[in-house]
Amino acid sequence: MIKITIFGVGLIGGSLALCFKGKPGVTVVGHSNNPASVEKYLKRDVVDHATTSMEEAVRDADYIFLCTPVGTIRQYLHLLSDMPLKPGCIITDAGSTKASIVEAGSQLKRKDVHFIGGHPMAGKEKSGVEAATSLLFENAFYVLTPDTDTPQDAYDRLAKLLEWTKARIVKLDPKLHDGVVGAISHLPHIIAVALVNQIEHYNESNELFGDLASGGFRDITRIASSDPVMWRDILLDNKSVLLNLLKDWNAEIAGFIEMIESGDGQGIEQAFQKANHFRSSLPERRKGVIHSFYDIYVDVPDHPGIIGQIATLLGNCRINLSNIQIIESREDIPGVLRLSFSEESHMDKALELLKKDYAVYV
Ligand SMILES: NC(=O)c1ccc[n+]([C@@H]2O[C@H](COP(=O)([O-])OP(=O)(O)OC[C@H]3O[C@@H](n4cnc5c(N)ncnc54)[C@H](O)[C@@H]3O)[C@@H](O)[C@H]2O)c1
Ligand SMILES: O=C(O)C(=O)C[C@]1(C(=O)O)C=C[C@@H](O)C=C1
Repeated sequence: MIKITIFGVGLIGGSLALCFKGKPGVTVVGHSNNPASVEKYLKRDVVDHATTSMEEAVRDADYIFLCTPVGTIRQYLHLLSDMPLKPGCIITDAGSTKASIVEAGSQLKRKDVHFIGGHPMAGKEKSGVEAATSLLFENAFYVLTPDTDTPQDAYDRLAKLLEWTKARIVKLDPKLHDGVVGAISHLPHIIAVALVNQIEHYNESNELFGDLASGGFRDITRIASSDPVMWRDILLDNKSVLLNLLKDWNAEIAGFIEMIESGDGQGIEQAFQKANHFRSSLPERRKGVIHSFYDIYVDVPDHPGIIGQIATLLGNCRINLSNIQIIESREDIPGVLRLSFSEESHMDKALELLKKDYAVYV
């Protein structure tokens, strides 16, 4: 029997648990200090066993996943140093930063267990086990950061186990990871939160700001609803990288101030063209439930059952829809829907079909 123990059975820990649970010869154990959480994991059928006892959770474990907030992962590594672990046990984590965690992992006092840092590049703004899904990591990158001491056999065993997530494994240096992920994940979260707070401030004196906020604002600020504790830990941990990135960000914004002040229309156009070009060149690689390859947008009238009608219409024509999302609504009435398809041909068929009755755009 392969025993996989998970600390922090939330969005990421719970999704990993769901990827492993029920696989041949596997038993998944969840740990929480809180008895009510232990009950919840069992009730939701995310793990095979759950316990509040750390000793029981790690006893004979073949793999230990640390999926708590970044600050806590280092504390767990410290605690695990002094616990009886099965020789050959692989400890890994899911933290969004890697350098300081890998450093803490390298200081594990024991040589018969191996720490390999990990970071699945998939998530959502919702947290907790309630948001967990076995499809979260499908086609996403999953970074592993073995160090020079990591035996090849331990790395291979972990990479093999992670095949059940259907993610694509990439090996990275922890510092390089923090630099790149700081730019493409941590910085955008700061920008989204700062923007929402700026608008919230204006909204205090005039609620029109919130009322009129539509597609553009919602698209760029989805991630501002992410978990505060998780992000506190990430930003403080990736301090030096983020301070440099924020300086560059200030320079970008200063560029816009200058162009607007001086009426430099050509400069503004060029900035949008450059951004459009780079963004369009990004590979559309993520699939699964969260990300689809092909999206279309539909303006919908405000009458009851409209979402069901559209889904039925597509279903009757054997068009496979992977997701429907209300991206803009007026007082709870859908305004714009985003329909996601995993195949281009299905998106094209849906476009043809829907444009007869609705305003549809890509
Ligand atoms: N949310 C994402 O998009 C995402 C993506 C990739 C990696 N990560 C990383 O994965 C980890 C978990 O994130 P998540 O989104 O699953 O968060 P989550 O809030 O959904 O889950 C965190 C879990 O850790 C537990 N926990 C919180 N504080 C704890 C403490 N002090 N001691 C013990 N347990 C504690 C919570 O009860 C919960 O079960 C974080 O390190 C995060 O940086 C998150
Ligand atoms: O899709 C989201 O909501 C996410 O924020 C996921 C996201 C990201 O920034 O892409 C967030 C943090 C993680 O460490 C990895 C992925």
